[in-house]
Amino acid sequence: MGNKVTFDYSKAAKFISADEVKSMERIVEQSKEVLVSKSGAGNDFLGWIDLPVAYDKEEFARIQKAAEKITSDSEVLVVIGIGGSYLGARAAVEFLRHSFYNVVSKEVRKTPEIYFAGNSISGRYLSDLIQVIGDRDFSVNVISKSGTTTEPAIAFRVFKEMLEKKYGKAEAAKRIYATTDKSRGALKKLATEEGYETFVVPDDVGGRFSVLTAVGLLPIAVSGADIIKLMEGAADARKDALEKPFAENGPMQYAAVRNILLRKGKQIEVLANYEPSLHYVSEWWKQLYGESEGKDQKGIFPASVDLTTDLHSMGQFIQDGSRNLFETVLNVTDSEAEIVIGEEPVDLDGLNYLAGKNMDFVNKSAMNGTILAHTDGNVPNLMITVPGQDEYSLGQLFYFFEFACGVSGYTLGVNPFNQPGVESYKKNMFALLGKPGYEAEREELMKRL
Ligand SMILES: O=P(O)(O)OC[C@H]1O[C@](O)(CO)[C@@H](O)[C@@H]1O
Repeated sequence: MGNKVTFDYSKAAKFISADEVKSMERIVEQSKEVLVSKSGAGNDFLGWIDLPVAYDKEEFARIQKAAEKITSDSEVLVVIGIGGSYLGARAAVEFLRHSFYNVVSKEVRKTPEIYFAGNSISGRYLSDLIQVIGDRDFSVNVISKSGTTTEPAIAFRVFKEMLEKKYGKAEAAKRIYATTDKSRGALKKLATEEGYETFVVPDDVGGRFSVLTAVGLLPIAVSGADIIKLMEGAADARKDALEKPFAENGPMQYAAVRNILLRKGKQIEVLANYEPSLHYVSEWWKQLYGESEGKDQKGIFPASVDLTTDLHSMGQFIQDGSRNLFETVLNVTDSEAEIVIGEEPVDLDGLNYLAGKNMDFVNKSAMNGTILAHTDGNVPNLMITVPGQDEYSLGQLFYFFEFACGVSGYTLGVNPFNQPGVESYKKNMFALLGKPGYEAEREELMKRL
């Protein structure tokens, strides 16, 4: 135990019988078998299962070197990507590093500022970012498995032009790092022509499962986080997920319990955290589960709240609204930074009863009180305990969720490794933008607008 990520569904006991768990255990064991024997739908996208132990060591060393170079020659790194080519890195940097990473002094941070771009089509956002960079030295890590995704492609055009104007074409090429398919796609072609250093998104790893490839690792390494420890955490979680029996297997139990709850009409899972630094872990998790399970008119809708913040906005609904949800709490046990509440001579705010207590005690009391209140309000509560705010814990958590997602998706009866639904908006957008080849669709859509 100690430094391991664990799962506990004891607080949901009144919603789930032991018989149900027993019966679902068999089903998830079958799903696990389908997953690890690579005999199910989407089985050409299972490279993530062995990544923590079978990653490309030569590339890993190149990632570390590139991170050192970026740190030595750039004040800013712009990371361009969307979805799985963005969320894992942002989740890790925000969880592992300073809460005010980009604005804390360079002496504290020691590494370049990191900004994420290409995750929207907002011109305002890009022009504000250009202003923030100013005339400072910067580098770009452009990440796109397909190499053709519109949002990052537009942002890359902008920053490539900016780099080339500032440094000239040859020097700019040394500041562009492209993470993409090993041989195909527009970005790979451009990188080869222009001589950018490239990193690979393996063929058999889908975007939302790619955080432990160069996709996540390069920006995470630039932030100064220890990517070796991150991989160690993932490797240990992999061993446990593959080898531990159901009674000791967190991701298997999580996959089982969420499928039991879904079958009882709990169609929404709310991932709740009590640390603002987990916000983007939840965003990463939402893509992982949303794209993997939301298909064939099925699935659990993954939602998230940051607590206690959202108890003052969404708390009413969770406590008392439609009873179609369950909650999974991410509980970080070990909080490093301690702020002790002081005593006031006059107790105007009535807080003197907390004098001498640290904020983590207050936060954990809020968490425990909320779990019981929500349970009383008929929201089944599950808990994933994260032992520390460190790389080893996060590596485990990433793998825990990925493994559970594969098992859960097969249990639901879908292909967890495709995402056919995301093409529909793209088709319409291309038609409305007048992309060649979409003329007929454009005419139809224009009539409907
Ligand atoms: O890395 P790419 O190919 O740019 O894709 C980014 C994201 O876009 C999607 O393909 C959806 O359009 C996601 O699955 C993926 O994570």
